[in-house]
Amino acid sequence: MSTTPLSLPQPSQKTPEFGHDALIACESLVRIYQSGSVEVQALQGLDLVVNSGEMIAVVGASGSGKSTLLSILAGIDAPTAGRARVDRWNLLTMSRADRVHYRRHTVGYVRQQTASNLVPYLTSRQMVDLPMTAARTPARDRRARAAELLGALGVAQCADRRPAQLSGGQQMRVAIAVALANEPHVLLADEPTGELDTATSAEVFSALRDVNRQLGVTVVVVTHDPEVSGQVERTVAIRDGRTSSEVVRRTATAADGGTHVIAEEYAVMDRAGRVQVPRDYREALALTRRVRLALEADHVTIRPDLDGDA
Ligand SMILES: Nc1ncnc2c1ncn2[C@@H]1O[C@H](COP(=O)(O)OP(=O)(O)OP(=O)(O)O)[C@@H](O)[C@H]1O
Repeated sequence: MSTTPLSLPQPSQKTPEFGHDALIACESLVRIYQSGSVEVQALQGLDLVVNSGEMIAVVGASGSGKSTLLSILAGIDAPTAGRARVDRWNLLTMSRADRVHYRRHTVGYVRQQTASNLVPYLTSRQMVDLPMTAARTPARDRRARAAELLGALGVAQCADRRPAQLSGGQQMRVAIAVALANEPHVLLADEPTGELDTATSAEVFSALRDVNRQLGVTVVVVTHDPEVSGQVERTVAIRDGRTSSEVVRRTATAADGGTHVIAEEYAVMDRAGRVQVPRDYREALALTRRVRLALEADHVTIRPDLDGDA
C-alpha cells in the first residue's frame, strides 16, 4: 500500500530579538518621572543599538533625555517600560544584587559634573583603588592596575595628588581611570568635556578614543560639543526622548590616494517600520496626514497625497 507523504508545515523562523548580536540594545525604552502631580516623559520609546567595540556620541537639545538614557544604561535609574539589555543583563528585571554586580563590573560611568566623580580627600591612586577594593581584587593586582590606568590616561604624575591639586582635564582623566578600574566592557561618559576649554577637551576626548581603541572598551559619550561628535564613527541624535537620526562617518580614499571623511545622515526606523520624516522635508512637499508610498527596485518613495482633498 502506497502512502501519501505528508506535507508538514515548515517550522516558522523565529525573528531574532532586536539588537540580539549587539552589546547594548534598547527598544521602545520609556522613562516617566513623576514630580508632584506632573508626569515628565523623559524617554518616549527610544531605540538604540551599540555594537561591541564601538564608540558613539549621543547628541540632542537640553532636556531631550540624554542623561536619563545614560543613567539607565549605568544601572542607576530603572526604565518605566520597554526593553534594555547590556551584555547579558536585562536592565528591567535585574535584582538588586545583580545591579550591584552590573555597576561594579560591566559598566563604568563618568558623571556630568567632573567633581561629583571624585572624592576630595583621596589621591588619584586611592580613588582608582577604591572600586577594585570593593570588588575584592588582590592588593598587588590593584597597585598594578592603578598604575597602568593612570599611565594610559596620561596622568601618572598625578597619582599622589588630590582632586584640588589637579586641573579640570586631569580630574576628568582620573575620573575615567576610576570608571575603568574593574575592566568594564562599557564606558558611559556624560558630557565629559562640558566644563573644559577647547584644548583640554580635545585632550580628554583623545584619552577616550585611546580607551576605546587600545583597551577595546565600548564607549557611549553624551556631548553638546560638535568637535567631539564629529570625530566618532556614529552619532545618534535624540529628540523628545526618541532616537531621531544617526550620522555615520567613514573614511573614503580619492583617486589621488588622499583620504577624506564622508558623513551621511540616516533616519532611524523602529521595529514596527516607523520612520520620522524631518519637519523641513514635510513642509517642503506639504506632506501631511496621508502620503503615497511606492516600492521601487532599490528604494521607497514618499509622495504627497495630491488627491487628498478630492
Ligand atoms: N529626577 C527627575 N525628576 C523629574 N524630571 C526629570 C528628572 N530627571 C530628568 N527629568 C526631566 O526629564 C527630561 C529629560 O532630562 P535629561 O536630563 O535626561 O535631559 P538631557 O538631554 O540630558 O538634558 P541636558 O543636556 O540639559 O543635560 C527633562 O524634561 C528633565 O527635566
